Amino acid sequence: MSLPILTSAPGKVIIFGEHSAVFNEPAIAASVNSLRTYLLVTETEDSDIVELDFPDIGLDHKWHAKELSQIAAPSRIAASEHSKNLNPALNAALEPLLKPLHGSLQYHAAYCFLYLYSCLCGSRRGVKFSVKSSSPIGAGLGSSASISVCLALAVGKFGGHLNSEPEKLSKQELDFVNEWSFIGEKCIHGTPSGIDNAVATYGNAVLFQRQPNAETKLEHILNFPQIPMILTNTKIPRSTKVLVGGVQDLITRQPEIISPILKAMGQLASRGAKILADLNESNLADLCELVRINHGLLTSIGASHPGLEVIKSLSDSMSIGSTKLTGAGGGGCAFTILNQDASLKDIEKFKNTLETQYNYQTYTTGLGGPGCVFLPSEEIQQNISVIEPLFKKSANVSDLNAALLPGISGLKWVH
Ligand SMILES: Nc1ncnc2c1ncn2[C@@H]1O[C@H](COP(=O)(O)OP(=O)(O)O)[C@@H](O)[C@H]1O
Ligand SMILES: C[C@@](O)(CCOP(=O)(O)O)CC(=O)O
Ligand SMILES: [Mg+2]
Repeated sequence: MSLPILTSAPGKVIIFGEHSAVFNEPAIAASVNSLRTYLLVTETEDSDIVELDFPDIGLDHKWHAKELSQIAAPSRIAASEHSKNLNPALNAALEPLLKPLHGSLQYHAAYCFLYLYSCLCGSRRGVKFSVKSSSPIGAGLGSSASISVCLALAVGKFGGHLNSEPEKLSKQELDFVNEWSFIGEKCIHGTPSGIDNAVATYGNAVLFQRQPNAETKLEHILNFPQIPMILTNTKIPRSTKVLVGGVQDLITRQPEIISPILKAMGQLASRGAKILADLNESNLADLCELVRINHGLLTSIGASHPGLEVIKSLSDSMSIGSTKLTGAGGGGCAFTILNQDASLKDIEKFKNTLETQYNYQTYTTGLGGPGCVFLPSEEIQQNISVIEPLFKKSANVSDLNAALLPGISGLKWVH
């Protein structure tokens, strides 16, 4: 496909089943349309380079054709043949290119990019990838999956793998994006379950279960109910890779204790799916009960943080609703499902306390909505003077969403 290319994918909230999803238990996640990542791919003046400009994490890096030519063609082919696992030969070939970024937050984003680019774009040069996100990064809202999905869709198109219908992404194309973004997630956090990239690819909400043979069972929930909730970001930084690794260590040390806890989390997701299929005034309290139990189990496996417990104890002491961390935990976000009788005054007081006393950020956001999308080249070219400045470091998040948000911005995104 010709340049420029613009792609976008949403963040997500895991309602039930984070961590246990990695161990083949069912889990439920819904996309969040207003928290999206956007990727713009443009031609560079220097036809010899590949450039990354990821200002959200302070990454601006160029690789020259000479360095990139060290990635041997055979490893490219092997990797694309085995798109379910990272290829050791390709990893070894990428290592020298990633060396300058070792030990930094930027390493995993660059690794994800280089891996997908090497597998799917062959030897194309003279191109710049710019990424901006309206979602907080490393906060449990799936920014790693949304950048992986944006990259898989863009390099899939640029590499000529996704050429069919211009007016719609086909089921096969979405499956391709899901498969390759899972590989991108592996580069960023080692052993993902695949739930985040699935919901960022297909949108809406999913009931997801990884199978022992690494296949996945995916049920799309098209009419996800609007759950009355407040999402709170503690802004406490953490890494999914570290937290998932911590749970793995705990299982190794205490298998008889931790395995049943993970199983119970899977049961919560299955029960939760039944309630969500017909959420109404009479079963909202049952959903809240499951939320409280899931948070307690996540705390027992070390996924909470004192900063998350602040949100839980405030919601408990104000009797306003039920709180659960979402995503990998250890900081990042929690959501609070509001009780039926929570008054507007109390809801405001709850948000205000978290924002002013703790410097947290609260969101009142709808769940569900489109998955990955792209903008046709002609549409980008017509709007390039508006689009390009949005990818600068100084551009602010509200301008990004106002100009680009699918369904709001007026741009003709292809779903
Ligand atoms: N907008 C972005 N720009 C650059 N890298 C990003 C962006 N969003 C996510 N990432 C990558 O994803 C990582 C965060 O992923 P993770 O720890 O899984 O947290 P989460 O997915 O909850 O946001 C970052 O360290 C970075 O490598
Ligand atoms: C902990 C986990 O269940 C969710 C991680 O989500 P996030 O990266 O914190 O947004 C891991 C996974 O399912 O891949
Ligand atoms: Mg992540």
